[in-house]
Amino acid sequence: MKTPATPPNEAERLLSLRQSGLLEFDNRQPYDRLTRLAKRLFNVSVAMVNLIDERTQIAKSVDGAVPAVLPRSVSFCGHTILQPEPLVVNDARDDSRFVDNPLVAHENGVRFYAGIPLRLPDGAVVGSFCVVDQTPRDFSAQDLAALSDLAALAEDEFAASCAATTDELTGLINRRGFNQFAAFALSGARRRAEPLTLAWMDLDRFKQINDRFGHSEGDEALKAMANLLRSAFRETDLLVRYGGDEFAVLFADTDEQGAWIAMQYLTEQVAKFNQTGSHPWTLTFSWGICEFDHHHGDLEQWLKEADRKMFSMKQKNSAAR
Ligand SMILES: Nc1nc2c(ncn2[C@@H]2O[C@H](COP(=O)(O)OP(=O)(O)OP(=O)(O)O)[C@@H](O)[C@H]2O)c(=O)[nH]1
Repeated sequence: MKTPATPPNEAERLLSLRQSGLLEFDNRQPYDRLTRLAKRLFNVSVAMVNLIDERTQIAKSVDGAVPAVLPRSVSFCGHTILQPEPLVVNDARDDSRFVDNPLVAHENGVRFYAGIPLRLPDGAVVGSFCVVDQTPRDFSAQDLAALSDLAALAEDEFAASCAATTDELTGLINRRGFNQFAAFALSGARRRAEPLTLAWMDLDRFKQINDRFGHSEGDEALKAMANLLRSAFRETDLLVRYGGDEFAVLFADTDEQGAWIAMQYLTEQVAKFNQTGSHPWTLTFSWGICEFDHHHGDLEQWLKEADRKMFSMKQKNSAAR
């Protein structure tokens, strides 16, 4: 078996993929439409939109019975991202790269594969749109053109996702929006000589909510947290879902003491929610706050310091359990 080579621009490719937010943002719906369509159109057993991370192939959408995550070393899409043109394998048993691949080398293994490399707007090839079947087959030029059309629609979704500054699930500002706004807020606060304080929050044991009650209950928990932030803070405070179960608040014209009081209020509101809520789960979170140092601070250091304080609370909380 030939494991996929590493593209020469791998470091930049991975950076683009991580910055795109595609690995985190859980907006599967538009991709699900495309894979559903591809599966029917080509009458194949599997259609996927995949992202290729450092070591894994991660399905953004999959229609068919295959794992959502695979090692990159055995993935076909790992090969597709190495070339500008589509990769078509009519019968994997006749292809020396794949004949002894564990996905192929069994009775019901992969026989047919066609994949189109998918690019971000900056040109980085981050994944592929592919169709797979357990029987060998021909794939005509028309088929390839139709698959390329679907891949182009997936790329349009990538581009829309890359430009978005709002988190689709919660409606809060997302990481990109925060990064854009924070620099602007800092220069304004510095000019007006106002304090600006950042609170960093991370839900505790959130994975257990997903594991015990399912992903959609996990989504409900994230939305509930976003609503609690909305009701606890002022309209001038910037509310952010930074990614996964991480949230942040940028308190305008507020020093560390003011932010601490605001966070105590949030903690009380979350405790009330847990007592009165009709959900099978409860929300708990760790947090850290840090006031920006207008004289010596920089944005990156500021985020790190708030994150460090949050982490220290998390360690204390988990030691206390
Ligand atoms: N339901 C849902 N889950 C998500 C979403 N984004 C990320 N996750 C999941 O959030 C989980 C975060 O897990 P961890 O970072 O281990 O967090 P945790 O379980 O809170 O662990 P601690 O922070 O150490 O207490 C992962 O299982 C992700 O799959 C989302 O949009 N919806």
